[in-house]
Amino acid sequence: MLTGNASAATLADSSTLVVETVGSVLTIGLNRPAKRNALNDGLMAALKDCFTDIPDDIRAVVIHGIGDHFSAGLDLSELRERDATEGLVHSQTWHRVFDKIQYCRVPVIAALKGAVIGGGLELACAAHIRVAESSAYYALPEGSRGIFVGGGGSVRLPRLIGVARMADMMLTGRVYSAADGVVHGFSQYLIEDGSAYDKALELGNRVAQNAPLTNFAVLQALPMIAEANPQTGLLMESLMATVAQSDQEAKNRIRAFLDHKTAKVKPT
Ligand SMILES: COc1cc(/C=C/C(=O)SCCNC(=O)CCNC(=O)[C@H](O)C(C)(C)COP(=O)(O)OP(=O)(O)OC[C@H]2O[C@@H](n3cnc4c(N)ncnc43)[C@H](O)[C@@H]2OP(=O)(O)O)ccc1O
Repeated sequence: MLTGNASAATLADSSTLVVETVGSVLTIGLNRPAKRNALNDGLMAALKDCFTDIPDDIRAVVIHGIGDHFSAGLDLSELRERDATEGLVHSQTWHRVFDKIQYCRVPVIAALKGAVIGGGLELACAAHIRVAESSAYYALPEGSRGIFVGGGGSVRLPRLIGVARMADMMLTGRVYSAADGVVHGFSQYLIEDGSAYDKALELGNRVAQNAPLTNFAVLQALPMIAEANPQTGLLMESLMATVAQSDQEAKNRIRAFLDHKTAKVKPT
């Protein structure tokens, strides 16, 4: 990890986010619509603060864009002023912010619309569920800007869509539609324009009703199990399953089902 003058902490600019609590869901709106929610240092510092201090009563987080777009990615006006050392520090700063999102104790849902570009796409990759309205489109124009992804995109995006597809996006500047995003495994929901925020909030309320231990297992254990060798993964799965089913919450929920006091599983 680089340190030194280049790591001088950037002050969080709280005006760049609109943070609200809706029941047990925290909603975080990227709030630079005049700049298409380009991610500058002040916004990234504010985002880090948000994910450092998730209140105890919050059970899910929704990230969305204010205006017509999710995010146009890195604020290119700040890139001009960076030398190589500052660039490394900057990239690692982004990694820490997006790691906070990926390893958040509660599920994070990204509500996508309009431009989901470059660093905006990397931000969306750090979320656990992606909801896209038809207007959403995805691109990695780093190639044409003469740069490379710096927000963990080369680690997270290939795990969702594959190395070859990401390489094609970066080399050719190919733009994928919202529908392509679902087909290729990037987003899990495709919905009509204007409804990404509402759908994400609905999902936030839904996941908030799960046993916290199940959500913990899905967020923290599942990604590790999926990347582990099969023997290690199966052992981790058994351990996690044992811990979860021993919890009183699981016992109460299973009892409620057997006593016909809870909803059955039906197609939606
Ligand atoms: C290297 O280390 C890194 C890298 C990274 C991550 C890198 C990246 O994210 S690369 C991708 C950067 N983004 C782009 O190239 C997209 C540029 N924007 C656009 O193509 C368009 O603006 C649009 C998003 C398609 C929207 O078009 P439109 O609605 O027509 O709006 P405009 O008139 O074009 O823009 C309005 C206003 O916003 C400014 N703006 C838009 N995007 C950005 C941006 N990315 N940065 C700065 N400013 C932006 C635009 O200039 C206009 O401003 P005015 O003052 O002229 O009104 C991560 C970490 C690393 O370490």
